[in-house]
Amino acid sequence: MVNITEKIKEIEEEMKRTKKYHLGLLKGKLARLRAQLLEPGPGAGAAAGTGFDVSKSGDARIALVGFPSVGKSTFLSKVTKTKSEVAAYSFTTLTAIPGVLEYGGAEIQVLDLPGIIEGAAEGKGRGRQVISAAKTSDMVLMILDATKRAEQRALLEAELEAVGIRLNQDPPNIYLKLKKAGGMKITFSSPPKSLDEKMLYNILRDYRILNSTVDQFIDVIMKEHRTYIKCLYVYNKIDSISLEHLDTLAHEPNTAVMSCELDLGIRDVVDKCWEELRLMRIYTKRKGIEPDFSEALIVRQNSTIEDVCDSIHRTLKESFKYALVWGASSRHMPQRVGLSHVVADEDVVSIVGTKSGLASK
Ligand SMILES: Nc1nc2c(ncn2[C@@H]2O[C@H](COP(=O)(O)OP(=O)(O)OP(=O)(O)O)[C@@H](O)[C@H]2O)c(=O)[nH]1
Ligand SMILES: [K+]
Ligand SMILES: [Mg+2]
Repeated sequence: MVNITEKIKEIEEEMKRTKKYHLGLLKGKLARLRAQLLEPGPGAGAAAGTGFDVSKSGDARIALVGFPSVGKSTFLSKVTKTKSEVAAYSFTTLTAIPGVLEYGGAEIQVLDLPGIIEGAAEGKGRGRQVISAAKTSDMVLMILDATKRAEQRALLEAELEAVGIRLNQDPPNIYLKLKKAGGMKITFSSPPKSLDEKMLYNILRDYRILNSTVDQFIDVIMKEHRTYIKCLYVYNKIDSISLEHLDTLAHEPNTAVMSCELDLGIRDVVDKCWEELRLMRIYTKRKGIEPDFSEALIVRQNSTIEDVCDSIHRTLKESFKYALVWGASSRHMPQRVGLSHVVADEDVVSIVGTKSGLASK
């Protein structure tokens, strides 16, 4: 591990002295080494690269990430029944503390985490563990202290970026596969008509010259090591800043503001999380009976009837014949659909199976 950190330092030093073209190659090397930092090395034990030992539960997971004493534990205690220790000193929280946020019939796991410090990505503090935990979540709530300097946001982003977390970005739609015999195979998830191999080669060669696109090029190659996560930036402690400053912060992109102490803005933060998670509520219905709107099945965005079946029962789709759907995703009321039909929020679904008694749950 120490070795990797030293190598990274060397490369960073070298980068300061280097011209544009060579910089691209160094960045590639650096990206590879940083990725290794998250892997537990020989004899490093589980603590080195893995997250905290908290199993996922509920319909989605949100990680609270931030510098020490910004109010992460205070927030957890506000939105869940879990009490995580709160104190005025840094590193009060030393491990991951899960809580359950109930919202719209869904149960969302909220992970309170230790504060991270600059250099977390290189293993300072519990940085790597915290970042690994963030990687396993569906969304990062980046808690910031409204009274602290503006750079905190960029510093924290840089720590996450350094280990391959991409916040609020779409994954590149290009796939590169290095061939054993040399060269590479390039595929697009939606192939552009006007692009042939030669042109691609020219573009890639061209892009290497530009700095910003070198980063993207490396992202493509390193795709397996990249994690694309949604992030909501939340400024806490707005009770201690001026209205002008509050106004500036509130206008930053993907941002919410709150005061846990005065109980201000917390509901808004939770509403925004729900919107960002894009979970869908599906109501099931048995033949001849009104749908049960008191209990929703929670599925993820772009889920299909197959996913709905799976969340009702593991073996339900084996006897699946068709489904009837009422709601935003159906063309008629009801529409008869197959397993691949994509459902929409608040659809009513009736599953019809080959055996009797299998209609929905
Ligand atoms: N003024 C003000 N203080 C707050 C607010 N929310 C939390 N605090 C205080 O900030 C301090 C740190 O709160 P914690 O919840 O322990 O912060 P944390 O981010 O969990 O800290 P670590 O676990 O040490 O990383 C405590 O003294 C809280 O009372 C707020 O909205 N306004
Ligand atoms: K604290
Ligand atoms: Mg804490």
